[in-house]
Amino acid sequence: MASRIAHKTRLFLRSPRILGISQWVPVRYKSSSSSKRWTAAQASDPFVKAAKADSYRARSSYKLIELDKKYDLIRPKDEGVIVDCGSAPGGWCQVLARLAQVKRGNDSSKGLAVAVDLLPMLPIAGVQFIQGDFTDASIKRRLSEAIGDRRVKLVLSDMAPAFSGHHTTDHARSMNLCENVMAFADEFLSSGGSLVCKYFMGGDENELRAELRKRFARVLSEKPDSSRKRSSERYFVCIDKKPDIG
Ligand SMILES: C[S@@+](CC[C@H](N)C(=O)[O-])C[C@H]1O[C@@H](n2cnc3c(N)ncnc32)[C@H](O)[C@@H]1O
Repeated sequence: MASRIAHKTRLFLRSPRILGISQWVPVRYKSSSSSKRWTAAQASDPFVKAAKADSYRARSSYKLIELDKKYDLIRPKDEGVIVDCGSAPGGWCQVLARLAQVKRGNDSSKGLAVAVDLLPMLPIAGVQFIQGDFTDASIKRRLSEAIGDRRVKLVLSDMAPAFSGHHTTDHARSMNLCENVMAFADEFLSSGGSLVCKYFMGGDENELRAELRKRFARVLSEKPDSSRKRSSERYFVCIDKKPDIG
């Protein structure tokens, strides 16, 4: 049943409110495991096309749009500052800025987010960008300074390690990034806040999930429709940080 569905053309609906279009637009795409078909599918990837049409810097924008639709991560009221780890080229920051505008009003971009990446990122209104290694103590200090005395109600991590092609190594690197994000959330995320953290499956995520469950009222694993089917990436969506953590 599942494979029959996977080989059929599937339908994805884009939200007009968020994407700024006048009606629900059906986008057709094919998923297939064969590399030849994959190349063809990639060439006509609807999320790549949509990103171009919607002026997003990355197709990954749609992952955050999907997660926000399901979990209402960006709240209508001004909820302090958002931290975006692994932000380049800026697709998620663009979504944050657009969602803040839609949900909070026109002047809401000021002081919206602090973002960090190893790579440079072109400016986005309301986003303070720090270039460097998130796991580095000096970068954490700079993040702390940028946050100041504001409350952090949402930490996002779309960080992906430099892939070696060796599955066990890549999984371990991904887990290391996640542990750093969890430690950061322990220290900086306000109680009641949320964390979204990308990980690559490989076995150790069950231990990570157990650790996250000690810290958050709800921990869910998500694979957005816009995440490539053949990728082992998943997102832990952690809701409502418990008050006695950090
Ligand atoms: C999938 S991309 C993020 C895409 C981004 N969410 C967007 O929508 O534009 C993953 C990013 O994680 C960054 N990254 C990986 N390890 C990092 C680290 N230790 N510190 C900071 N950034 C890191 C990479 O440089 C890369 O830009």
